[in-house]
Amino acid sequence: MNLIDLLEDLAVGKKVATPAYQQLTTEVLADELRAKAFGITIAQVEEVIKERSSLFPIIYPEVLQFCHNIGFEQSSDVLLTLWNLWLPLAINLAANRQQLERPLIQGIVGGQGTGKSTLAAILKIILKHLGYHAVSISLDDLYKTYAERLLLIEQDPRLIWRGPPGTHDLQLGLSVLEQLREADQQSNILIPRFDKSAKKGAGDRTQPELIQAVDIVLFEGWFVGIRPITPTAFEHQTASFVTETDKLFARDMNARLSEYLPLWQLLDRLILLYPVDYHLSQEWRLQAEHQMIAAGKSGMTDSQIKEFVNYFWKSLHPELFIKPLITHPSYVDLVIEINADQSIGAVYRPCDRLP
Ligand SMILES: Nc1ncnc2c1ncn2[C@@H]1O[C@H](COP(=O)(O)OP(=O)(O)OP(=O)(O)O)[C@@H](O)[C@H]1O
Ligand SMILES: O=C(O)[C@H](O)CO
Repeated sequence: MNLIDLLEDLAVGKKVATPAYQQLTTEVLADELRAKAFGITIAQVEEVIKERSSLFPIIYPEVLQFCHNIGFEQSSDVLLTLWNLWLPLAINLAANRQQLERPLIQGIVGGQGTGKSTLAAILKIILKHLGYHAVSISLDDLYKTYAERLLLIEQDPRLIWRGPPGTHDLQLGLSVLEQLREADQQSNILIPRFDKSAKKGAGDRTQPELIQAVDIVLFEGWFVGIRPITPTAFEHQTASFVTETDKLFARDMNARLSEYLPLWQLLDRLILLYPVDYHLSQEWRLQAEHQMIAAGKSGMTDSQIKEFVNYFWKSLHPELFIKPLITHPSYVDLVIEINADQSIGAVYRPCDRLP
């Protein structure tokens, strides 16, 4: 039986016959790296399929509705991604949370437009069904205010756009993440929020959100968990840093990354969304800005977005800062590759990809 047809049956709560169960078992084990990443072994695969199948019809309608609302039209993609990634990942996060006596801080890192905030939103929905209250916070929520960034430009005219190290309020970030990490069911925590459409797309901090209880924190951002690299690495990078000015900027941004280390120390785990080609960020980020503008908000023009994404690459280049992480087990726990059409590619732990 075709997997999509099978998942459609599961989604509407139809009883699945034994051969179909066996097919699901075989399919789940066939992708060895993904099975390992979710801790699935031959010994307990039946239990895994049973759990996933019973949750599937409960969770699918709300996830599908969310996906349709944000313009993912293909229900078959939603079925497959929910089965193969979102649901097992959420179950995994819940298991990791259970091992702690405090909220879990799960980092999600990935270049611009790789789908970090969308993934966080979908995980939140699934985790709610599993009985966990997840809260998402973006590195973007920690941006300095518009007024503070204007002052910053006076000190360092190179920080003309929001984004790179130096444009965030680190004290605010530390205070919020520490509160979240220690939170109990009675806590009241104000989460800062950032509105990208404010100030004609330059963005500004907006009303904070009051949250009460939290089990899992999804902390996402384009350089969450990224550490400084050895400065000699810039010597060999000729294509992207054409001028000496660019090289100096890259070196300075690398140095400023060390200011973020106390924040990264609060992460319990880190997921990397890794596009098959980092240039795709350009198109995806453009698409996201168009969606924001179509929703009646203001945003950046196409040429501003192009410059903006380029600027991000110049500050922390993905080939230098992100690519090495796919085989770095001590920093990243899970890699999710993103195909050019934004579908999910390989899913693996860096430790399973080591030569
Ligand atoms: N699984 C997916 N399939 C198709 N499109 C997706 C998927 N995930 C995200 N998108 C689309 O890609 C664009 C970027 O997604 P999203 O805003 O979640 O990325 P991001 O990594 O949080 O971006 P940024 O770094 O700019 O904050 C959006 O237009 C979103 O609708
Ligand atoms: O809009 C932004 O600030 C960047 O895309 C990082 O999320």
